[in-house]
Amino acid sequence: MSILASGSRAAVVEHAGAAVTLDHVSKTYGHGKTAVQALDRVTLDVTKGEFLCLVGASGCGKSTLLNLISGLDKPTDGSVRVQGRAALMFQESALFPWLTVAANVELALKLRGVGRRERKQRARELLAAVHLDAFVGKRPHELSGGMRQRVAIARAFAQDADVLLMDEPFGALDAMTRDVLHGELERLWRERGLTVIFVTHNVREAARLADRVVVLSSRPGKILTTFDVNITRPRRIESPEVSTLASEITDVLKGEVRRHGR
Ligand SMILES: Nc1ncnc2c1ncn2[C@@H]1O[C@H](COP(=O)(O)OP(=O)(O)OP(=O)(O)O)[C@@H](O)[C@H]1O
Repeated sequence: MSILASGSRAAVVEHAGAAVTLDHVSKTYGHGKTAVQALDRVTLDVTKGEFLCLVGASGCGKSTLLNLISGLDKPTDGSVRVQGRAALMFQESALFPWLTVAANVELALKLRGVGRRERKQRARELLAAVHLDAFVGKRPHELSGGMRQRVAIARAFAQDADVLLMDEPFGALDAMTRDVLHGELERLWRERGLTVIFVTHNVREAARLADRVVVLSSRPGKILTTFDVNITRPRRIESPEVSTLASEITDVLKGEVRRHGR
């Protein structure tokens, strides 16, 4: 299945092996004098199975881009093509507080039409994959922030996603928990052959996780530069290679912030 969201520009260029194809994608919010151009002609192919990180200064259009890829919003111009199903995951886990951990995951399965017995079993398998087998009967407020994000990951997988869109999913977590979740996400990504598009402000996190880092410029958001990351996995966030790449990305971002006088 492919999802297509398009603006007034009709042409769609589809590339073999691309999980996501963005073709001259522009997005403007509002009209007239108060219009904000969030994205300007962004063209990008994300390969199936790729782990891509998007970084950029605040307000450069990262969340807008994820919303367009998820189909939550439509581009003003250009086209967005997604091969398969995309699931979006936010900084806050956005779980239903009155449902148990298992029921939160089962709900995603129910929405896909999975039968009662199968969804109970499947939810338990997914929660076991994120090491929450012992917490299936708890409610979200009984869990730590890191555990809630694990439930959110399991729920995203319950949507049978081919493309996982993550909007600063670990931004609110402490460094230690984030480090553990980096390892878990990396494992799940590899095991399931997922495509991940991961937005972060944290350049070290991007260098730790990505096959490719895309840096967006601000006002309007455009692709400024990309870094292919050839650091051998598994990686450590504090390794010299990750640190060196993080510094290079920071230099590009600082140049961009200076250009905007912020
Ligand atoms: N619904 C909206 N209506 C009007 N303007 C919007 C809307 N959503 C985003 N914008 C504007 O579009 C631009 C891009 O916003 P977006 O949230 O995509 O950036 P971002 O890079 O994700 O920011 P941050 O890193 O701070 O989360 C910003 O100038 C923002 O104010």
